[in-house]
Amino acid sequence: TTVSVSATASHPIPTTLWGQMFEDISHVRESVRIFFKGLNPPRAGMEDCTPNCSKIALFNKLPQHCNKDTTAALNAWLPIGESSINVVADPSPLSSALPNSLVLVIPPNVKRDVGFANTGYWGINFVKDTQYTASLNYRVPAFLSPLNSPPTLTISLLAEDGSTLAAHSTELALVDGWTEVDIVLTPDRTPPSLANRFAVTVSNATHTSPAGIEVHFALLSLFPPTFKGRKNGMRTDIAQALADAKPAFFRFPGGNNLEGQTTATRWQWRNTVGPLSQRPGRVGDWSYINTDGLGLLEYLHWCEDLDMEPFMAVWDGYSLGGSSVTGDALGPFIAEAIEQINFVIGDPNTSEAAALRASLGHAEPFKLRFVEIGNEDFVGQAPGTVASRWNWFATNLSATFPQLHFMATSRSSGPALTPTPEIYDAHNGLRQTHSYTTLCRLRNGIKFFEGEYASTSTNSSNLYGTPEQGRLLWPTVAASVGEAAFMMGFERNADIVFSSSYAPLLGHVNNSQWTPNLVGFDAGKVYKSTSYHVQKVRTAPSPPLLTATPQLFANNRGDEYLPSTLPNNSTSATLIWSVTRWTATNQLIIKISNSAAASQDLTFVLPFESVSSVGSLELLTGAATTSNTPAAPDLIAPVASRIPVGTIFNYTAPATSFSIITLTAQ
Ligand SMILES: [NH3+][C@H]1C[C@H](O)[C@@H](O)[C@@H]1CO
Repeated sequence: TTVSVSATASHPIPTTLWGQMFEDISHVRESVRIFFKGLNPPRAGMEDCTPNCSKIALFNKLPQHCNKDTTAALNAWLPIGESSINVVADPSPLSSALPNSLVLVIPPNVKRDVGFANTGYWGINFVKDTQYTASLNYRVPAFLSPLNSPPTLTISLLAEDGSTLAAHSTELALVDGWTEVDIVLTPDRTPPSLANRFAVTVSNATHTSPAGIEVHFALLSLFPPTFKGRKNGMRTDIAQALADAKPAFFRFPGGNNLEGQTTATRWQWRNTVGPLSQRPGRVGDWSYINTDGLGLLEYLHWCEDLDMEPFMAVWDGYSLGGSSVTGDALGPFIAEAIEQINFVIGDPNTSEAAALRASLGHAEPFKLRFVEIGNEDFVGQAPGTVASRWNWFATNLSATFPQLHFMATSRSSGPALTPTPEIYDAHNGLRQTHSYTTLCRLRNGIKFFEGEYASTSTNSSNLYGTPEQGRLLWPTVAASVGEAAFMMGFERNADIVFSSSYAPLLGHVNNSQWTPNLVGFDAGKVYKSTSYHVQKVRTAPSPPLLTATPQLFANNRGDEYLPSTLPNNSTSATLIWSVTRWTATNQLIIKISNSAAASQDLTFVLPFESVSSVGSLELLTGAATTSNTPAAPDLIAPVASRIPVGTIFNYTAPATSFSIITLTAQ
């Protein structure tokens, strides 16, 4: 195959082309931080917890919406010693947002320590000399008989064998009302496994009260060091892995998890900001409950810390259960969206929501240009009401914020929307073979955010089935090579495709509601998939040096597209390429995706006076069905090398491979 490259660029490659989308799916929002929270009221009519709820009880928080006295409410919480623990609606709760608490009952004449422990999100990773920040609130109801001497409260980190890694003791304040304890615990050694525990025990609480003595606990949390030391921040290893991919934007809070199953359970920004004790949490859309401990301000801090532009979504009247709010009834929700946007960019002197932002430490507005209206307004009953809902939201929000760009989430092919959207968020499920086709988009003035795509299945007629039907549990080399081809379609169409992100970004490998995911993790490690390696982007316009840790796509974005011989564009295409250029350094970046089971030869013809004789090659290849998994996390990684190049040069693309060749040409 001969590829002739033009020296004249057809269009720029937007800086926003490669980014990340995030939503609370597969327990990512909580277990990316170690955090659990007090209990929340068993809301009337709230069905008992699903089995996943027991997973929620893991460390993150006792089920906020699980009915008390159910076993699910206590899963992952274990009594220690001769004690009993229960979840109760507290008569004197920590806050109206967290009216439940965990009650420890200390029986009379107890001889040994009593208490409880939590086993975290399928384990807890403790490392010697690392500082863990523990916090909890307790109260000893005043009606209790006076104890002969104040008991001792001990908070400790325990290894699997029960031995103590770190502990802190304090006198139990026998006052009516809540006492907060905030301490730092530093393990004196690294335990052999992840099966560790966070424990709270009470000692020398001997008494003779036949009914036992109660101690109530709420809003318990334990944080490892966080990325950039942010309070209530992100786990450093996960955040670093995401940062290394140099995303230009960050879409949040969803995805389906924005929508709620009903209007009442939609994501509501105001419930996700302020003190953790004021965040009631909600029934999320991925079969478990969200604490919203990671809320709107934490998202915006995350954007600042990783230098990403927020792509923020507002709820737009449709819920996944199929209900729509339309017409005048949308008024309160449009007001809610306006306040949400004002929380991000408003003037504290004129907007209460902006003043709230300032009171939380960020007087200056955040950077925001793009706001998405809803999510996937093409599923279920949404198409039936999207025209009305879009009209209400787009008309009111663009009148209030004329400087913002609003994205529609229905199909650009219909229903017709007014005002005409300038941007559509297109979602693409790809089958492993199908994703080799290049992306084509109509040019009718619309810009596209390719907001969710991934090769999800080997089965061309069933993209979202079970693993038995072809669904991928982990990205495979073939899937990632296919995605690379699809992404080159974004580059070729980058005059109208201005941003794109793989979905889902993260998934907890012990309990995920969706596969494959770009990055997997468990309590101790981060697992970078083959698709993650394809996604990584170097945005710096510096010449892509031969890096020790080779980077692929986004680190080789280039800032303009050079047309070249068009690849075959059928679904059977197996060889796809693209050429971009860094104008500042006259560096060409040639990307090649070969999905065939055999290598394929290419000849590149470059119309330049002088071309470097040696180029750098970053190559991702391997057996088509191999994946990086927890069992073999680094099986596949890009390999950097140097190859001969010139004004005309040959390159053999290995079977099932994605290659990036960088050279200088002028
Ligand atoms: N089906 C996908 C579509 C939706 O927007 C996401 O929440 C889902 C997982 O990535």
